[in-house]
Order: sequence, then structure tokens, then C-alpha cells
Amino acid sequence: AGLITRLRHPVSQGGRYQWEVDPAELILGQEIGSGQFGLVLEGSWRDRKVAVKMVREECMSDEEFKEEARIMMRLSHSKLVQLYGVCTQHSPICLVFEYMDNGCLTDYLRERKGSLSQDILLGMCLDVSEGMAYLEMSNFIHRDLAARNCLVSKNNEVKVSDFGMTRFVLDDQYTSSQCSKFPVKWSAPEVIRYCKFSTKSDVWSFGVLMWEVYNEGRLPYENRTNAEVVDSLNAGLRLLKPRLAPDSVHLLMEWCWKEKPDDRPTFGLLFHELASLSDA
Ligand SMILES: CN(C)c1ccc2c(c1)CCN(c1cccc(-c3cc(Nc4ccc(C(=O)N5CCOCC5)cn4)c(=O)n(C)c3)c1CO)C2=O
Repeated sequence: AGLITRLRHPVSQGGRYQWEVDPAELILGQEIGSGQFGLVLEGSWRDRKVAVKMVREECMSDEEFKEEARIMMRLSHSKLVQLYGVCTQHSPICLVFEYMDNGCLTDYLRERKGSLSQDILLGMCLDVSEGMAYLEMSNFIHRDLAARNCLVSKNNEVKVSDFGMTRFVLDDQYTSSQCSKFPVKWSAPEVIRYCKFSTKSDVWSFGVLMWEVYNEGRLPYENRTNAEVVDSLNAGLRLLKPRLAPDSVHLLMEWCWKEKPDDRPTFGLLFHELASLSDA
């Protein structure tokens, strides 16, 4: 019976499961910022550079997250920021991620304003669409896709980060669409109206992300309030074509912003269209 029960459970070394990182193997370094869940440090684990999130209990429902960790560990793709594992044996729990040397996409775009070629801008959209096509295929909804939630690697690859993490945020200013911190400017109408998240609402957000990339990190609807944005969307208005965006890319953005979710493209199709533009 012992063998059978062990086979049913993940291989555990020293009573831990394979998604558990042994804290003794974790070396912590400088702080690299703070997010919704608390401090993020750079560090190393098994000779790999990592980013370690020290989760503050009051910010994350960590019991639910532990359930989720298993699923997130299985989401593995070159255009997703990889979760290597979690330390849950003590508090605060910590999440160990692949390290992305160039930080978040929004800052990266703003710092390089004026020096990003058309190929680089298109390549960034292509990278994100590829990661999102994998999540689409895995039936996994991001719920907060935006340039601020993408990270840039040492070799300037863009990867999708913090997918699905909004579900564990305890600050309800983020989670309810009427509140100030809700990302209205990236949200599809059905999300703003009745919190109906889907891959098609991620596609809407991807359209806004493409607008951010071609506007080199500018804030969408720059000096408009969330309420004004909702009114203009209801009036059928949409973000304007960024100066740097070719008509072909602007067409894809507008396709992502169709009122009806089913009228929007899949990420598979977006990836295919962007790939053919980059071969042109
Ligand atoms: C609920 N949602 C959507 C969430 C929840 C948590 C978070 C986020 C969204 C997004 C923000 N965030 C967060 C907070 C803090 C760090 C990280 C964060 C930052 C990394 N890397 C770097 C590297 C360098 C720099 C840097 O300082 N510079 C300046 C000099 O030029 C190079 C770049 C910044 N970040 C990194 O690899 N990971 C995995 C996460 C992250 C990303 O993870 C979160 O922790």
C-alpha cells in the first residue's frame, strides 16, 4: 500500500512536495520592488537567478494560492514568467520565479522611448501573443493583462507575468470594477459591467497592451477618469491609432476591441497574424 499511496502523491523529498522550494537552498539578495503581495527580492536558487516574492498574509489568501500553486507550476512556456516553486513551510510564504533582468515592460518602453525599432515593437506584441496563446490553449485566464504585468528578460524577450494572480488579492479596491484601483482602461465592457472574465476579455486587454507598446509605454486614455473611459466605450469610441503603429497592427487592435466577445480574435489567430507581419 505504501508504494501505491506514494505514487498517488507527488514525489516528496523530506515531507515536502515537488513544488516546495527548500528555504535552505534559497539565497536572498536586494529588494527589486514591491507588488500587490508585498516585497520582491532578487536571489539565487540552485545556481539560477530568481525573483522571490515574500507574501504578506493580509495581501493574499495564501491557502487558496497553495491550491493554485500546483496548477501554476504546470503552466510552462518560454513566453510566460516561470514559477519555480513555493516555500510554504513557514510564514511569510514565498514564491520563487524565473528572474527577468530588464524589469517590467512599461518601464522598459518608457526608458527606451524614441529608440525602439518597428521590428522590436512588433516582436514584443508577438512574444506576448505567443504566451497568451499558450494560456488560451491551457484554458487559463490572465484577468489583468497589461504592459505593467509583462516582464523583459536579459535578452529582451517579453514574457507574460502574474497571470491569474488577481484571484488572490485581498485588497477589494482592485477586485471590484467600480473601485478606483480596478484596471478599467484595460478591461472589456463585459468585465466592467458584470465581471465576466474570459480569454476573450484577455484579448481585449491585449489590444490595449499593443496600444501601450506602440505608444512606448504611455498611459491609455491619459488624462481621462475611469468613468469617462466607460462612457466613451459605451458611445462606441476606441483608443486612436498610435503614430508608430502600422495600419495592419491598428486593425488587429480594433478587432480586439469588438463589443461582443465572440467577435474578437483568438490569441492563436493574433499570434499567426503578428507572425506573418513580422515575416513581411
Ligand atoms: C495581482 N497582480 C496582477 C499582480 C500581483 C503581483 C505583482 C504584479 C501584479 C506585478 C508587479 N509585481 C512585481 C513587483 C516587484 C517586482 C516584480 C518582479 C521584478 C522582476 N525583475 C526585475 C529586475 C530588475 C528591475 C529593476 O529594478 N530595473 C531597473 C534597472 O533596469 C532594469 C530593471 C525590476 N524588476 C522579476 O524578475 N520578477 C519575476 C518580478 C513584480 C512582477 O511580478 C507583483 O509582484
